[in-house]
Amino acid sequence: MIDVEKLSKAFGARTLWSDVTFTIGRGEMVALVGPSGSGKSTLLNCLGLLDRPSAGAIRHEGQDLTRFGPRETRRFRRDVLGYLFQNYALIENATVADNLEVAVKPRRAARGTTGTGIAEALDRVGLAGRERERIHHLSGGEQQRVALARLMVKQPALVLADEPTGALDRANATMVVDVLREMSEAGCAVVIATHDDGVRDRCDTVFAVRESSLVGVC
Ligand SMILES: Nc1ncnc2c1ncn2[C@@H]1O[C@H](COP(=O)(O)OP(=O)(O)OP(=O)(O)O)[C@@H](O)[C@H]1O
Repeated sequence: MIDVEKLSKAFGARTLWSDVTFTIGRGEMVALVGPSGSGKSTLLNCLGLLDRPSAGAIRHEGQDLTRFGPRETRRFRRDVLGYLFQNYALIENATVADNLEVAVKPRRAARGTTGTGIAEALDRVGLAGRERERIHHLSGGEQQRVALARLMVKQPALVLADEPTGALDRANATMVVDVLREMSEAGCAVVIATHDDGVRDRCDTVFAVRESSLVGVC
């Protein structure tokens, strides 16, 4: 699904990680672990075309994502990627339903994938019947769950999640990981940056960002 080859990232004179090589398969759930500041979010940002690596390649279906121009980047984000990031990336002034509708279009564009219906996705994340509420009236944890429902509707091939359980109580954290697990079992590749051992233990593969490199833990 994704082949990362000799990827390096430096900010000025500081190298975060270098010569990082790994593969993420379809249906695989991967945890990225490591100390605060080691560069987990930066690696996710590179995979999600939100930041550029300093060297190396990220290949998807034979194409090197690091060479994408603006149009290919937009298309890849629309058709392949799903983000579950700390700022949720929801449209603040729109309703819950509007935010989920936005995800239905790309799903239709990416033929062959079947996402969950809006009502069903909201029910799954404990927000049944909240379609007409505006995002800015929801709590942080509720917004996080709308972002998760949006992923279920979109059913992207690759999900990138940055500390997806950080702002949640244990019951909701378990629900989030259950949903990500279900998505991976449906064929989606899921990459999660996390400090949460409960999340790490539910992943198929664990990579640790350690002393400027990425080490397979199990
Ligand atoms: N645009 C930038 N310019 C300079 N330094 C940056 C930039 N973005 C991130 N960094 C630095 O890179 C380092 C790694 O940041 P990153 O957020 O990737 O770490 P992390 O492992 O995800 O940390 P945490 O677990 O605390 O979220 C940090 O020291 C950060 O300050």
